[in-house]
Amino acid sequence: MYALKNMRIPIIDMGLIGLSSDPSETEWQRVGKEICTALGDIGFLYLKGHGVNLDLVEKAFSTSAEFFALDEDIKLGYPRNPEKQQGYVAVNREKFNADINPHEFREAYDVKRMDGLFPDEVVPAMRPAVKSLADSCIALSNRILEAMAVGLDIDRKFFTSTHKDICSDNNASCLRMLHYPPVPPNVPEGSIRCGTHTDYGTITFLFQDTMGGLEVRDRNDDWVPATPIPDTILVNVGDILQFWSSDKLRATEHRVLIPSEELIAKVSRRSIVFFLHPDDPVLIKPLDGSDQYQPITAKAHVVKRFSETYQY
Ligand SMILES: O=C(O)CCC(=O)C(=O)O
Ligand SMILES: [Fe+2]
Repeated sequence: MYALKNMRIPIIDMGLIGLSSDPSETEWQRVGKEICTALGDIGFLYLKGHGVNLDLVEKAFSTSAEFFALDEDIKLGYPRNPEKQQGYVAVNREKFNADINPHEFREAYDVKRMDGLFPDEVVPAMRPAVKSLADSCIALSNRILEAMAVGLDIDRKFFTSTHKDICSDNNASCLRMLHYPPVPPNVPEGSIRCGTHTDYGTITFLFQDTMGGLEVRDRNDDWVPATPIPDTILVNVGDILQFWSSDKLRATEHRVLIPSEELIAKVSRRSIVFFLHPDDPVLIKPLDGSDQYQPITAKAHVVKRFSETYQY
């Protein structure tokens, strides 16, 4: 037997779907099918021609760097409120595999509502920068949701009509700024930057800096590096879309390792993640009518997953 080759994460160009207000049906079909093929295969893809202005991404990254550079006690003045899903999460508060990963070296700032808690007193530029980026992510979400419905051959408004209240109290979508600090000397055994997990929602957009370290588990159980590619957004499937599609689209496991080279490990890594979720009351059940998954509301699913990972 010879080893199966690692699967690759494909690059998909959104073409007119990313840019034009009125793409042709042929273009919707092409993009919809390409997206669904990739998301049904390795569950991840790099999106090109996505229409998100990279200046907005840069600005959000620079305000996140400003915030995470503050003293810990200042950051702790903006704690994440679990009900509101907004605020600062210190290193080691959220663990994906607490039993096997005693330490996960990352801190985060979650934003669900643009008029919610922000560190305005210390980083006033953060709220406007995050709002502009989130607006763009919402516009892109609507395009991708429609393209996926076309690709799956279902009612083309099904997904957009179940994601109407993104970034409100009625929907768990969230923009998360992440900082993986330089790894301290004498790192305890089993430490990791971010443990193996699947995302909880519909789809996720990931903007990463140039450090690398993210890995994705392919169908052969090999870990494939999701190396940053300039000007692209990494997109992946969350649990809810896997339920909805009866596993046609796959919520692939991923993790972020501490680099083995000491020099790189001593440098910060940053990413910004936009988690797209359906509106809270939406009942998620397999769209093909099968009984592969028990129906559950979007809200109940998220509450369950959060309770497994937060160390409150
Ligand atoms: O920082 C990254 O590259 C990935 C983070 C991630 O997978 C997550 O927060 O769900
Ligand atoms: Fe993730």
